[in-house]
Amino acid sequence: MSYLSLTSLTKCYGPTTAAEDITLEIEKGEFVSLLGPSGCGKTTTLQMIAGFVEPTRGRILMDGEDITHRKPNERGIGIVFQSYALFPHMTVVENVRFGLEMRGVPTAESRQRVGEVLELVHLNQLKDRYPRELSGGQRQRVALARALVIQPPLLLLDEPLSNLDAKLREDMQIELRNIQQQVGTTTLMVTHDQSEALSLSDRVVVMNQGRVVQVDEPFNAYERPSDAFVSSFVGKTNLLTGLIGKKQGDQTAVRLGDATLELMLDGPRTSNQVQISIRPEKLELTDCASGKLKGRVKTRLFLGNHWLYQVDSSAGELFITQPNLGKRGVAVGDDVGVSWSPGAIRLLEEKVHG
Ligand SMILES: Nc1ncnc2c1ncn2[C@@H]1O[C@H](COP(=O)(O)OP(=O)(O)OP(=O)(O)O)[C@@H](O)[C@H]1O
Repeated sequence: MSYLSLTSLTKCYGPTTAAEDITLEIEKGEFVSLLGPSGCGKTTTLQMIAGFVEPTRGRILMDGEDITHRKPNERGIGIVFQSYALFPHMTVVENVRFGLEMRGVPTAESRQRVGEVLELVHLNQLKDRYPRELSGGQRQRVALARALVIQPPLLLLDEPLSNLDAKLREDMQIELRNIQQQVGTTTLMVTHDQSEALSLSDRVVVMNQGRVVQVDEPFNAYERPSDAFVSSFVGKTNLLTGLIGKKQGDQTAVRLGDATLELMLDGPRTSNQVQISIRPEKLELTDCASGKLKGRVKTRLFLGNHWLYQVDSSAGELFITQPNLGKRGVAVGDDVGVSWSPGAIRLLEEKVHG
């Protein structure tokens, strides 16, 4: 049996359905992220699990026990909020110790556990400082230590890294993943940052408009998105429209700008159009003669480790990334060809083979 089990969890605020029919199984020790745009119901779902929001319908089981209507403090869940919510008048060590004092943990044990967790988050040197004397990343680690010290069976993280600058955020992502793996706490994180969800999680739960649209390992969510929404929310993509032509054997000709693709379409189609997703890094710039599509470079941005091109092509506007191999490559206004390998094409909603 899974460790955390959500069944048809729903929250309505009057006419607004904030979260609808959320059904999800999380295994012990797993790191799962709820990923979706602002307002899609991530926080509401987390708050129902934490016990701060009463579900309209549905059930929450933790380790086989029904906790749907239990008070937050009776669930024993560790929570780290976006705002950290540290006590400003307490030092680092006092902030971390507080939860153990509330639970009546004996002094000697409390001292040992606080020492261990401060070491885990590399804060031993700063243990006598006040929150105002710490950087954002250090405060974030205090909040994490404070949640971990109670040895929660479940850790809920609500946008825990969103207040940090890009570099610190990346460092903290690596640290958070290491700590979670070391401690093995079952963790559910809310984020709207797709790269954060992909890099940290064992599985991502992609949400849109209150509903779960895909639950998958990060690699699958990126490589095999279930629909156009997931395709463009999890990573960047080019969404193009192909026109279905003649079928010959297993293959169907699909017209994409001035290119013709031979694709295997599953089942009958209701329209003569197919939606195609191609990731920018899976497109290749070539010379005009050898490309599958013809186009002209409209914009070129240098992003350090890669170039980002915007190309007007016969199939529409394309975003293309190319690794920076130390050469300047093509320039704005150049006529180019655009190519790809067959595996780069993803037909949305209906499956493609080959
Ligand atoms: N207390 C409330 N009363 C009425 N509507 C609410 C309440 N809380 C949330 N909502 C609505 O429910 C929907 C989902 O909100 P929620 O905070 O869960 O989204 P979210 O995905 O966490 O968004 P964000 O990333 O912006 O925090 C939104 O449309 C929001 O306006």
